[in-house]
Amino acid sequence: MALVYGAFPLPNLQRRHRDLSFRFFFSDFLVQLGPPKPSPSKCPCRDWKFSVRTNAVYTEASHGSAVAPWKEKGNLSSDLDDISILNERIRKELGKRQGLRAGNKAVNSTEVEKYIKTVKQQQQLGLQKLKGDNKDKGGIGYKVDPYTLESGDYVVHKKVGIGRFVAIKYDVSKSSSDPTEYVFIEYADGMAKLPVKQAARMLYRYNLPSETRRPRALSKLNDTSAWERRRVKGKVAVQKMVVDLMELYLHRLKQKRLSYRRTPAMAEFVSQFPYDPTQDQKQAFIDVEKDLTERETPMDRLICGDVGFGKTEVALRAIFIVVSAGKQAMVLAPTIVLAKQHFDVISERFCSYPHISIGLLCRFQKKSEKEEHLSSIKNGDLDIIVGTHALLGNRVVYNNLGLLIVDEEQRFGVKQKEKIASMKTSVDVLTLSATPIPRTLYLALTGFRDASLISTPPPERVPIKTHLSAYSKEKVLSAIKFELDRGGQVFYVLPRIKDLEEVMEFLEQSFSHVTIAIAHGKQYSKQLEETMKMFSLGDIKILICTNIVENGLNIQNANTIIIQEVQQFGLAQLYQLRGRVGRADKEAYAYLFYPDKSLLSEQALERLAAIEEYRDLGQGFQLAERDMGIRGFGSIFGEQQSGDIGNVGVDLFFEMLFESLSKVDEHRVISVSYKDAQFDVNITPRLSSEYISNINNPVELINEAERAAESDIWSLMQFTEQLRRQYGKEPHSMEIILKKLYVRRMAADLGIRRIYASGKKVIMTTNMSKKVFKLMTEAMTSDIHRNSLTYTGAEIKAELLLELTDEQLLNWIFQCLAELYASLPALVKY
Ligand SMILES: Nc1ncnc2c1ncn2[C@@H]1O[C@H](COP(=O)(O)OP(=O)(O)OP(=O)(O)O)[C@@H](O)[C@H]1O
Repeated sequence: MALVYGAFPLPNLQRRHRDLSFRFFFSDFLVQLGPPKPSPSKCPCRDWKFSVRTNAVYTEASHGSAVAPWKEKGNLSSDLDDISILNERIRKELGKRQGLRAGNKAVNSTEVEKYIKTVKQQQQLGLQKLKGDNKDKGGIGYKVDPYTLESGDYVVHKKVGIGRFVAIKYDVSKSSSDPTEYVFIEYADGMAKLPVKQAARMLYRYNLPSETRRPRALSKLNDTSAWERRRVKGKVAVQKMVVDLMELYLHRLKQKRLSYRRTPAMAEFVSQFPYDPTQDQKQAFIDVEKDLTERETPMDRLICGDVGFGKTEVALRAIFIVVSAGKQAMVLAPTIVLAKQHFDVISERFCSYPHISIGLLCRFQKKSEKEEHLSSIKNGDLDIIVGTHALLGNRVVYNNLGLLIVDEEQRFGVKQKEKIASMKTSVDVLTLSATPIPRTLYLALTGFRDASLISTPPPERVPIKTHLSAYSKEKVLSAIKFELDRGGQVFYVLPRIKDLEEVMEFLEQSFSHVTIAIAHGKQYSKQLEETMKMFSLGDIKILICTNIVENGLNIQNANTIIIQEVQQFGLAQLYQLRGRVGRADKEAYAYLFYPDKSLLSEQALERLAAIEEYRDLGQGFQLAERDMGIRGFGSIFGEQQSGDIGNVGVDLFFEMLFESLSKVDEHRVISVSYKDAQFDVNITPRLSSEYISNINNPVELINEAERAAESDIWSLMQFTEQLRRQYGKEPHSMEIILKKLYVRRMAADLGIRRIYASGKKVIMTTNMSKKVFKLMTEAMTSDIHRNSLTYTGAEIKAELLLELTDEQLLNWIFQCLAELYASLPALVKY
């Protein structure tokens, strides 16, 4: 059965106005070529249609409910139910933010004010620096220079949407006889031309230069509504991410622990570092030390630095501070090989502190060995524990864990990341990432997440000499010979395990007196560990391997890397792989071989050429600015938002992100308490005797519902679901009671103090700002509700066509608030 409501908005003036400006835009900037397509039929009654909902959410099967026996008049069929639809959405939105849910209630608004202020101040500094950096470019611009576009590139015009760049050509405009340069863009329903100057201001790239992602569809020149929806969706998604980040931060600020003491022993530990730290390293040391010794909230800092730029020492110093205070530190690495390497590095760095005990725990240890380690961890005999995700298992019980170091967090699985996130509230966490974050992004994010950037290499580093060419046996042999002759070692990397043996045979023929070994992830860990150990000791000279060596491996004497079938690797991967060499002051070489030029697309070749071009140290970051921006962004935001990026294209997405970051204080909702939210619609249904006789204690049940509503929306949702599980779908009267509670709860959360009707008007008194109202209404999916709402400063008014009955009114308000509520995750709340 479909639900039909009698709420009709007034003819849509706002919408028409938008259409006018759209035409103006076209006559001004864009000229449509070819025969104009008829615009989609715009029946004036299009927006007047009845609200017919078909998306059933609540079903017996999905919720395991009992069959409802109630047969009250007007009882809804259980598969079309407003409350279920809303509940489902709440579960989806809030379910993944468990920590926040619990913490949200207690957020103190003065604390939030203070935080937002600090964020703004820090961010201003960041943005100032950014402007300084971009003096020549005139600020942070994400728009594309039309002359750099190539035919077929997807571009995004903020107002029209996604099109395909065709060419830049001279053409004569209507107003002048002089030919002007135009950018020609193909859209789904025609070709548009845009003066080059305009294009430079209006066009964005859809993809990164090395990407070939295809948009779902090209936009239409004649109907921008689909694009408009995508853009708003993108904007809201970006807002949500920023707010999530902020809320996580706030949540963390509420956790407390005693700060660590500064001790003279630290100076001694520092003095044992054999190098002069770089400026960035120094800053990272200061940042971490401050987090641990001056703050009372657990540290959650990201150390972000290019491969081999010296992040490990930052972690080691943090470990020293924590362990000296009698707490345990855990170092989590993504692979056994890396865990072993960390274990070796730590053991060496702490060798003059014999009282500090270090242990390595990994899946493949002998049972007895493992048990011994587990009990040492539990009784506190081990101070530093290094390992892979095995350390996150339930069997590992810590005695007094104080610090968690996570190396390359993005390489862990979802479950492990969740576990890491849950630990962040109780222990200090330092995350190391070799995925560079573009400086622009980093600066704009200053204040939202604690991060230290190591963007300068240690001083003696020399650029890795990178050669890209078609595979040649002679080149391979001479490169290896050169390296071996100078006493060095070689990495030989291939994408597939099955090809390793063949290379082994070939190399054994030419270097019969040299120890060569194979390493890949499918080997027994003991064997792998042994091989890696021998390679790091210099006993193995050539290591033929898969990209198992991609991250973090630090073997200073290995200074030649050969990568075969280079086209099979991603640019970021190649970049990491190449970073395995050149980690000391010796000149290092990277040979990148593709099979045959004719087998590669032009784009693939170009992509590879980029890595050859950016071979100088520090230039890695330039490469990263664009190509790894998204990955770096992932390490800040937790996960890659590729769907949202796909909606609007990468550059517009980033622009939206910067905008949202710099305006975060404008998008906040000041909720009112549930008790202060008034809902003046006179509807008080009586529960049927049938229902009453079935439930144990009706008065208590209603009280419980009230308490749940007063608590928060999550509790209310859980209450309803439990009620339905127990007694089946409630009768109509109970549904009305529940809806009233939902309305009041949602109103309170949205900062609406009072809702009442006056004739055909619904009035909501609110302290919401205009910006917030705009964002909320833009994101609404129902035109009916959106178009009927206006904002007058202290009130949101809805103009209905008919005067509704109280029950219709309740339903209308419920749906309208539920729609407004959908944008709540995109707003800062307190
Ligand atoms: N300031 C410095 N001067 C010279 N060498 C340094 C300096 N800092 C660190 N190193 C050395 O550089 C090498 C690489 O450092 P480290 O392993 O810390 O890099 P990383 O940033 O962790 O790299 P990856 O991401 O690849 O793990 C190590 O051998 C380290 O001892």
